[in-house]
Amino acid sequence: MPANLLPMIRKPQTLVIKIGSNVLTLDDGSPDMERMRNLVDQMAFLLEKGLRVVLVTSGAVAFGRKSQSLATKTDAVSRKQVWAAIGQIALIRAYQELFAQKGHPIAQLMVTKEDFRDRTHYLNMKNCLDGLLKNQVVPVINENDAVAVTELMFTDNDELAGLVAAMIDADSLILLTNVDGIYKGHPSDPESELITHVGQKMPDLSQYIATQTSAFGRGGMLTKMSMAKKSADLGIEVWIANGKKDAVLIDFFRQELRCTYFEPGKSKHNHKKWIAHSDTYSKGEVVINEGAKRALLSDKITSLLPIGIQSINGDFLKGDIVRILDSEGKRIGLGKAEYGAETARDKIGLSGQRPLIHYDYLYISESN
Ligand SMILES: Nc1ncnc2c1ncn2[C@@H]1O[C@H](COP(=O)(O)OP(=O)(O)O)[C@@H](O)[C@H]1O
Ligand SMILES: N[C@@H](CCC(=O)OP(=O)(O)O)C(=O)O
Repeated sequence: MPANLLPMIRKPQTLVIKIGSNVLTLDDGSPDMERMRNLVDQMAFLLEKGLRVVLVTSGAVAFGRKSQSLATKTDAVSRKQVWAAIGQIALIRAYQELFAQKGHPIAQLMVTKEDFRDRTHYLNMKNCLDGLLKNQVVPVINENDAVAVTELMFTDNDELAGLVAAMIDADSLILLTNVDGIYKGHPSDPESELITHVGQKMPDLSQYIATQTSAFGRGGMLTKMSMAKKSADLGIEVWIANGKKDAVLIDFFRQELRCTYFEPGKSKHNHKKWIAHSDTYSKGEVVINEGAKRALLSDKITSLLPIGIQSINGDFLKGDIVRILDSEGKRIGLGKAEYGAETARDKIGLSGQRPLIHYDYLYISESN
């Protein structure tokens, strides 16, 4: 395939679009209302074409910073909280007004990592999103920066967008930033080549990526890339594209967009999508023996039985996510425990026992 041509879109029906702060701001950091209007008009175009759109948007801190100067003594954490709390109102009001002008209602969801932690929260959030989409309301999601501090924080909104895309089983995830995609080299270097297609057997691209973020970005291109790869592995098509281009979403729809496209892998079960994103919430560790490792890594459908368990580290309860390690301590996967650590310890090495992790709740990935 020629480098600048994208593969056919498999009729995406549900789209998660993430807009980075710097897309919505001018060089001096002030809100770029023209850009915002342009993006809303393009999203309205997609909605009118029958696509279901979920918007994950940054910008609260940038909008707040412009409207309120703070006492010099305000520490960095409070600054972010205060600006985000102020700026979110302006951000959502602007979206509401612009979408209303196009005849589309919106709803606001503000979340923290904690909301992805347990299955009940997760399903409640999913239920709300499904309800909004069924009623042709556009969900507009941002991290709840006022309460999301330190361990409650997502790496950035790219991570949040990936989690949302997996949650609602989206067909496509579009990460809009201020460059056309991932370049082999720094994007400001005219010699740098844009990577247009990332296949499933992707070479390591991190060597090309400079660690700095754009003026108002948080995570940088490296986290964007790893989130894109993870989402593609879960069967979601991902596009990293330039939100500052006037027709970016229209070109996407017409399959004429020049950007970085991540080819999706085979789609996996929804439970597995949740588990795949749960590493940071895992509670304990299950160390398995060589026989169990061979079985789990084979193509056969296998649950993890107590006979394959060597030891249990830490504590967990029924329903918690546990890490699965081989005997050398290498992580080979994650799974949802069918019973707690105490019961599991009693069953170590025994045959004829209920699986500790059922296949449907098992996600095998040797990475990390
Ligand atoms: N190899 C690369 N290709 C593309 N962008 C890169 C690369 N290395 C570093 N970057 C930087 O990553 C930035 C985008 O990441 P980030 O600042 O997190 O954006 P956003 O706020 O949109 O999430 C770009 O503005 C660019 O300067
Ligand atoms: N939640 C924050 C944005 C955090 C963030 O990830 O920003 P970005 O890297 O620009 O997507 C805000 O609304 O300002």
